[in-house]
Amino acid sequence: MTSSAAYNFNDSKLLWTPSHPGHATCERLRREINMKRGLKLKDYNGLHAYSVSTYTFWLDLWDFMGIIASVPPRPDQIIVPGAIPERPSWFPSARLNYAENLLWRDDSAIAITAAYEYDLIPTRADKAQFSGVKQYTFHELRELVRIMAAGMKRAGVRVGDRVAAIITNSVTGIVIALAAASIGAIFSSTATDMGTSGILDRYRQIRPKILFASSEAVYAGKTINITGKIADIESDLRVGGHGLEKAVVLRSEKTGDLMHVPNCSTIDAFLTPTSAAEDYPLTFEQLPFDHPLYILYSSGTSGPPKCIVHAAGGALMNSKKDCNIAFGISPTDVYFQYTTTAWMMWPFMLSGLACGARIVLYEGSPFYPDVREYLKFIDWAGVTVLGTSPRFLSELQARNVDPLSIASPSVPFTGLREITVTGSVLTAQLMTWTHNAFGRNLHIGSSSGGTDVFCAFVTSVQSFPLYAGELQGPALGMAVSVYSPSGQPISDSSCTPGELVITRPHPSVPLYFLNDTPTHEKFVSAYFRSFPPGHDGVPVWRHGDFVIRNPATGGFVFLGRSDGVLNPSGVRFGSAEIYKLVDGDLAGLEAVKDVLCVGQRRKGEDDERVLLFLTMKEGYEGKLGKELRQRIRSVIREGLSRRHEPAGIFEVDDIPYTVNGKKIEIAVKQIVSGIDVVPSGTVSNPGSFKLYYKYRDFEKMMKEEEGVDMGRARKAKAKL
Ligand SMILES: CC(=O)CC(=O)O
Repeated sequence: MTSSAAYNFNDSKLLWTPSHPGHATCERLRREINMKRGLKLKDYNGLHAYSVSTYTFWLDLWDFMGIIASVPPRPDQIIVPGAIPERPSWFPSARLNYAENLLWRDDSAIAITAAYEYDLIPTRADKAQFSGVKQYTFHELRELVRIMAAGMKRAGVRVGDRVAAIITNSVTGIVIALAAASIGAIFSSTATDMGTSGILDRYRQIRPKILFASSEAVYAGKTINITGKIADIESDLRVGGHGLEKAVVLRSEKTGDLMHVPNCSTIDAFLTPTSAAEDYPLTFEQLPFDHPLYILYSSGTSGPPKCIVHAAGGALMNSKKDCNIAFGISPTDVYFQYTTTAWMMWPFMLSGLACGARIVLYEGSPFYPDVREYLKFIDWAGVTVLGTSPRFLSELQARNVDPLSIASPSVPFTGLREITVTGSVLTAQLMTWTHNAFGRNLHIGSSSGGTDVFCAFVTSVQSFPLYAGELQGPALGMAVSVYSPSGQPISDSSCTPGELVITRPHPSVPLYFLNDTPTHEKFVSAYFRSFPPGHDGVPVWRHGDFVIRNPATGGFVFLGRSDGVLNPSGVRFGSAEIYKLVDGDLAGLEAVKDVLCVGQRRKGEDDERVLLFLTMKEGYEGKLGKELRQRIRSVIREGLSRRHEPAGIFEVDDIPYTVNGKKIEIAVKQIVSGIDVVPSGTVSNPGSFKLYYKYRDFEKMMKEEEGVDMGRARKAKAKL
């Protein structure tokens, strides 16, 4: 029998209360809908209920956000059956262009502030700090996009062609993406530090017509020339018959030098028209709402990634909704999302431009030259909305960094009003630390959704109080529910965790996967096969997150990925419940740097055991002794129960992460359970996988590392 441990919400501490809840953007939307539709929606909960009860909500949202379209949507054609039954078509009569919706401003305000890590190195005393950081006005951005789109048109790029980039998080990346979108081409990007095979795993599948490539990778003090890698990739994609017609190499961002790679154009040659007649004006191809826009990749840690195709209208509406309504971004904001071009948060954050805000780009490590410079840069740039990850925040905490003491001495982080966190679970402890560390009036929004949907399912609610460790509520238009393993909705009042599901379509469900079967088998089975359709026949989307909703606050707590749910002796719980307790400085566990918790299920054994892997802080390596193990076990026993205690606690040199900073549990679970896993290009430290194979022999490792003879322990137990 399987039961879920009742979750303890006692630590749901009130962290923040809105000083003017009525000023929140979601409240303005609520009032507008009330007026327009003659409704009496009382608060965000009422607005959310409305948003998932009628598709008319999406029309209301369209008007509220001012979506620019040459043909507006027809109210009687919001959603109609699509080619894939699970993926209806949206707004079939509307015609619009994604890039036009991001480039609506044409003035001299700053649109983009773009920095590389080396721009943060303090320079000569007589030079103003950050003088290397570049700024572009909205007007300049439009002109750059025009010039790039003209080059693409001369190169024969047409509606539906694929444009790919291997690129740093630079203004050029944005210019390429928006130029492609202005023509109606489909854009896809990867980061410059991804290996050749990882890039080819992606671009062989999408068959780009044209490839743009940076010539350098920049990280942690190193600027690495990658022109050799670009030559190999170009040759594979072109000569190897994967459809490439042209490759263009960008100037060195660091030196401004023109870079040359055999068989590739230089960016200057590409952008120079041969005659005035070939210097085209900026135009925006008017396309259906469901026209494909971006190809993103599943972060599968083994095997080739799936190519997820997102529609222009859905990507625009849902990411703009998150930026504008959940984060409250408006033209007076400065939005900085730390990301690489390989993560979904890169195209997502471009919606800051759709909101009329300035966006900030940063390429490199936040810890180089020094995280203090990075924080000063955030302050200097006037960032009002900062997007970051739990990994970055916990690193700040581990290094005892005090952000308030290092920004401009008088009033640090003057404008910063919101920190949005995504990528993995933000524990109550880390949320509280962040709240204290950056100043108490900040709203800290934790969001979850991802690559598959180009938006958040659960996110910030600016008009509601914030409780430590909780994601405040379901995003508008997202019919979020929690299901039991048998597909029954779990009531909030039962305090029982389950699967996060979405029970209604929304516009940024992907269009399809590339290279799927004719019946879209991979697409349908990735999301829609786990549970039968709801009572209204609507397919149910399973996202793979294990969550619980707090009946008292309405907030959600994410407990881990549901594939990684731990199930010893029939108790189901998420790894985040363990991470929360074994988190660094809590409970005197200051020696612990990082933790990975996975289940081990071996052939012939009917139960699962919980294994805990730790990395240790500098100075504590090799010091995971009996005493610390006992302390960890007792912290877990007291915080959760005896049944949550790990069977084995082991010290490892490295814990695997994806390039986007997500801890990799499933692959390690498979490895320790006897399945070989070949790391994909998505793993940032692929060598770490091999550290876990030896734990398949649990008994041996217990003897060697914990000093426990399991055979003898079992026999002794049997005699009792
Ligand atoms: C919005 C997100 O959920 C981003 C991510 O974690 O990939």
